[in-house]
Amino acid sequence: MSAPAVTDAETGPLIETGYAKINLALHVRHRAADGYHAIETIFAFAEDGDRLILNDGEGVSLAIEGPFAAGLAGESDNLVTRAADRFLARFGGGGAAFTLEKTLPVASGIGGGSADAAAALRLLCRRGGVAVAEVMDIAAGLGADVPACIASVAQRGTGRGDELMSIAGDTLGGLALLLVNPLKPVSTGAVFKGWDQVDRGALGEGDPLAVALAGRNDLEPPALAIEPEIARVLALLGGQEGVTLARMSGSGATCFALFDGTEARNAAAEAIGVAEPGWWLMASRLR
Ligand SMILES: C[C@@](CO)(OP(=O)(O)O)[C@H](O)COP(=O)(O)OP(=O)(O)OC[C@H]1O[C@@H](n2ccc(N)nc2=O)[C@H](O)[C@@H]1O
Ligand SMILES: Nc1ncnc2c1ncn2[C@@H]1O[C@H](COP(=O)(O)OP(=O)(O)O)[C@@H](O)[C@H]1O
Repeated sequence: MSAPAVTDAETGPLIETGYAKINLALHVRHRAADGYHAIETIFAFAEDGDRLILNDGEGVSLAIEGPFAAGLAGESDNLVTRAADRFLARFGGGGAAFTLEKTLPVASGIGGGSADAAAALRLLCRRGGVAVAEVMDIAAGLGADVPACIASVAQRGTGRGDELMSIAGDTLGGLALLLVNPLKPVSTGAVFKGWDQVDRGALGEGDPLAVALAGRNDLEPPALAIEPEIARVLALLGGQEGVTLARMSGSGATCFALFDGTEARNAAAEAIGVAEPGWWLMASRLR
């Protein structure tokens, strides 16, 4: 009998993608005494994002490369190293030398830092033979979005966004997606603070795309008050042919559109790229 097939996951280089997170809908229900907000959201993920590589090393180190590396250069603290410190303190396993290729804009509502932290935990779990279920509490301690980023598949989030439910019969996978950011960083805490504390109602139930279409992003008005250029992004995206849904993601400023096919998506990317050459665009598909 031949040996069992060895999978890529067992032999491949220790590389993971920090998949861009998209909130297809985000309802804010109330502000808790601790200042955090109870939300209801449909998380979805792009097929693309940051790239994180893990090598063995002394202690924990991080080299940052890529188009948005400069945005993080001055910071002594990074979610990748914070995730690694907590993982290694609990499970041991020697040093970790990470290289992060930062392709997602920073502080942009698509969870780049959260996705990187989750990618770091997945890498360390793979290297150490630890089940990802064992690091979900570490993930939640790093940020409200990090638990959803561990699996990086469509999920419903409640509580701070860290109480997760899988979506049965997910119809989102493969949908053509365009992300657009005017390259204006927006602080998540400031946007939540600007919410008017009016509960506009729960997310619906059922097919996630239908629920998203019937839903809202309650953080759009406070984000627009902080960064008015988001209105132009939404108008340009929403005016493209073949758009089924155009909305802001998370606390902004990145907005997304879903399209009825890749041709319409590519045409929109081309048109927006010409109209606004200074904006960041990412054409992808939902995972
Ligand atoms: C808004 C969302 C939607 O997915 O995404 P982003 O815009 O960050 O991508 C998330 O709720 C953000 O999650 P994350 O970015 O991990 O938040 P954290 O680091 O935990 O919190 C940053 C700050 O946001 C506020 N915050 C966050 C989550 C929440 N449910 N209520 C809040 O009020 C708090 O002021 C907190 O200090
Ligand atoms: N690996 C990382 N990538 C991006 N931001 C990080 C990272 N590590 C720490 N941060 C910090 O987290 C903040 C929020 O970043 P990010 O996760 O990109 O925001 P958002 O969730 O709104 O997209 C940044 O302003 C930065 O200071």
